[in-house]
Amino acid sequence: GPVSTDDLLKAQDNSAEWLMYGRDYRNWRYSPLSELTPENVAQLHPVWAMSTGGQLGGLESTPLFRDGVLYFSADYARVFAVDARSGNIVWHYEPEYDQGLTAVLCCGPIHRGLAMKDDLVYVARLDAKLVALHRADGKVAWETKIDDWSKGITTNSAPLIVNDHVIIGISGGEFGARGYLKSFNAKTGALEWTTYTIPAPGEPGSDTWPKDDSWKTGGGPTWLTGSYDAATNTLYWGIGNPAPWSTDRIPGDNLWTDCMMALDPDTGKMKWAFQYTPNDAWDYDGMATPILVDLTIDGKPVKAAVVSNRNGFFYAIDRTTGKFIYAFPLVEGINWTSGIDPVTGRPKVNAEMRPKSGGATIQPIVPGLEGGTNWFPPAYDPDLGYFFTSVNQWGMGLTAWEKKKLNYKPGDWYIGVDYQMYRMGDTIGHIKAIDIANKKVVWDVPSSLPLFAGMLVTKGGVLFTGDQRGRFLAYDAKTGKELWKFQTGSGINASPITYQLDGKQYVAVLSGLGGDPSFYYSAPKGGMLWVFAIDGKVQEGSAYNQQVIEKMLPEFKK
Ligand SMILES: O=C(O)c1cc(C(=O)O)c2c(n1)C(=O)C(=O)c1cc(C(=O)O)[nH]c1-2
Ligand SMILES: [Ca+2]
Repeated sequence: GPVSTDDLLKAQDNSAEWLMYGRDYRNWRYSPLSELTPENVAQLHPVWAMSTGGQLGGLESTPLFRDGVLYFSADYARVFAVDARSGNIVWHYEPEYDQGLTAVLCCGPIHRGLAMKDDLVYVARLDAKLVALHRADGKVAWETKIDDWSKGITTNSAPLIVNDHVIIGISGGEFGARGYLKSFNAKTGALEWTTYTIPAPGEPGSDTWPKDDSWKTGGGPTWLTGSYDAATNTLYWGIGNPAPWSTDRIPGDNLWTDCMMALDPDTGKMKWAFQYTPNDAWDYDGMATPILVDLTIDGKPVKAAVVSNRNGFFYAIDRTTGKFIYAFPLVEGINWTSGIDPVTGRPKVNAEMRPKSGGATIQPIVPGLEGGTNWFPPAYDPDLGYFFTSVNQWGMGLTAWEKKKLNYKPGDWYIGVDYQMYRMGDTIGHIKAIDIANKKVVWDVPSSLPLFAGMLVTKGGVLFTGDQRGRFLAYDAKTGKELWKFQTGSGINASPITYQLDGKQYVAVLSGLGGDPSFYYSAPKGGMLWVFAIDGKVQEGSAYNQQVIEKMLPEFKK
């Protein structure tokens, strides 16, 4: 039936379904299902699979599940609704784009997911259009322009729905966009509010920018989905890097770039922000989705928002005040800072690691611009108190251009540096389990290639994720012991979900190399949805149902 506000507020208790990007407003990606356990998960086998076809542009999405139907976005923001009993496509939405769009996508034609409310499914297309589709048949209910993509402002994340607000952020930090969040009315598509992340002169934080026009092209994109705490009616959103990257051109802290921001979802008004990386010269976007957890740290109960940051550190922030609680490094050899002030959370920057415009190449800088962690969603297990994320151990070289070489032009790259990522040894990826209350990593599983897949953890005690070799993996959440793996055929850069249908627990994941990992090595591309269960009936259904074979050969008539 229709997805109500109450359904979304109680998504964490709906063990059978998956109604929003991070499963619930806290973005835990923790399922209360417990049929699958460390004892039986090795019996998982595929029950059906389908190809998303098209141009294989890379899949980064988290599927949604409601009323027996899986809804997910593939590359190019193509949307599929698939009957989970048969594997048959119910409907399919294929956006058409103007020529030239791909030149303004920093990281390929990837897409991260959808939102649902009432009888509609929402998708932010890559060309900065927000579209509401009827859940029953995929027909367009309304469509509205978020921005002009030719200026380098694009959208690829899942919207967040709070009451009747469809809240969406933008990409464009590498194109000199001035970042913002917008809220549209869920029923009509009317614009409700816009909140810019870079203050105009006179607004709070504007004194952290030079007294020129640089704020207009200052970055601060909002390219991942946020979180929401209904108890205080507060939205939490991660804000990306300043533009250009050669920030000796824009001296000052460049608020509110690289921040966790708290806002009122009804008005868009900012409540507070906490900045991770002032005057960031390393593309350390602070866009990570805040994960909302209530626990006891140092003997004190806290309502925290935690993130694993691009800049290499894990942070806990008091989500009622925006005050720093703690940070500790998740990668080794961090050298852009000599440490984080234990009271204020402000990093002490190593000046020699900051490239100078027209100056020498600085290398290796750790972590490299891909982070520490990047966009891939973590998971939180409330029984163990563990936060699970992938972390990548790599470095980079940066050469900042001479000042006169870089001029802002709408739709052109506006970073002002040349960069090179480096492998610092034989191992790049690590899956880490972090005991948040005790501020420590409790287990760490290395992987030779970088890891860019999301996490799913279940009440049954199983952690699911994927790797760039195409393996879908299950671990014991408590110990990190590998329990099961399955080769999906292409790199996994998406996030698994689990759901229950007719009393049985299923696990689903999209497979298809894309996003930034596809720039660094050449594993085969793909585009598949895989669905697994134990003792599950293998379904015959697939994309090859009547609806998609209607362009068959004409029948010969005598
Ligand atoms: O500043 C931005 O607006 C922006 C956007 C995106 C994006 O839209 O995916 C990425 C990045 N930055 C980025 O810095 C980055 O490392 C990155 C990796 C990926 C990916 O999909 O693998 N996207 C992005
Ligand atoms: Ca960026």
